[in-house]
Amino acid sequence: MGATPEYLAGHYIIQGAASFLPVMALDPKENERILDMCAAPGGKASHIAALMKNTGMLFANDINKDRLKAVVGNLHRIGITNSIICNYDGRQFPTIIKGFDRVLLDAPCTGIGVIAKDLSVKTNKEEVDIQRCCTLQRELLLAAIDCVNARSETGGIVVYSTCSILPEENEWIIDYALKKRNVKLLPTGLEFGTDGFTSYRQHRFHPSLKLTKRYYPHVHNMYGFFVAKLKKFSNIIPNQNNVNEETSN
Ligand SMILES: C[S@@+](CC[C@H](N)C(=O)[O-])C[C@H]1O[C@@H](n2cnc3c(N)ncnc32)[C@H](O)[C@@H]1O
Repeated sequence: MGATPEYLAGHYIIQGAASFLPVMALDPKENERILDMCAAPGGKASHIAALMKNTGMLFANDINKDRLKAVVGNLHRIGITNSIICNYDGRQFPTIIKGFDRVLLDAPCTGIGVIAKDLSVKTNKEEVDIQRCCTLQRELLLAAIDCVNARSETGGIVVYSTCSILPEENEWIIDYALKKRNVKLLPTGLEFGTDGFTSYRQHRFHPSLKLTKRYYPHVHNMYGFFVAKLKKFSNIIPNQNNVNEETSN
């Protein structure tokens, strides 16, 4: 499938079914400015560019230069001309460029949802690896939100996704962002999936976490996945004494 003339001519790209979901939730529009903050190897970035019909501008970013080679290859192969590929730590992105209509954060995660593909995930993760992932996810999500323009005429949207089913990497991260930034959850627009958790063990999350979606291999016949769609409603960053923030985006 990855060596047919049609593949090499850029007529298609191969992706797991779950990988379509975050981009469907993102709902990219033509002529928008969109950031894919963790884009390598570029499956979702190419889907976004296709839905934008090669108009507007897509920034496909990743911290890993080696993995970015696959993004370059994929975007060239399928004839994407509206994209800029960049190599930053996503956490620094708001200091480089912001004001995006939409941001996709397909976050680095433990990969607990893809054990079927990679059995080593089951045995090579320690508690500290999970904690490290969660800290990075929290920081990346705040940066993703800071990159979006709340006053975008068409968007103001951040989609957060992981291929993990751990609440620590999903509902906890979103609940944290709801407290730290001026964002609210929107329905994902995805017609199937299980509702996100509003509580987990002794923890209680914001009731709107119900609007997020979970996917399970044994229920939905795809990799374990999580998708949340956030709408930013103000460019002011709470508890920052920056009175000009509202006008600076
Ligand atoms: C789940 S993968 C992304 C998959 C990609 N969205 C796709 O559909 O092909 C997560 C990516 O996050 C990148 N990453 C990890 N830490 C990062 C950071 N601080 N800033 C930007 N990218 C980061 C990793 O290099 C990895 O490529």
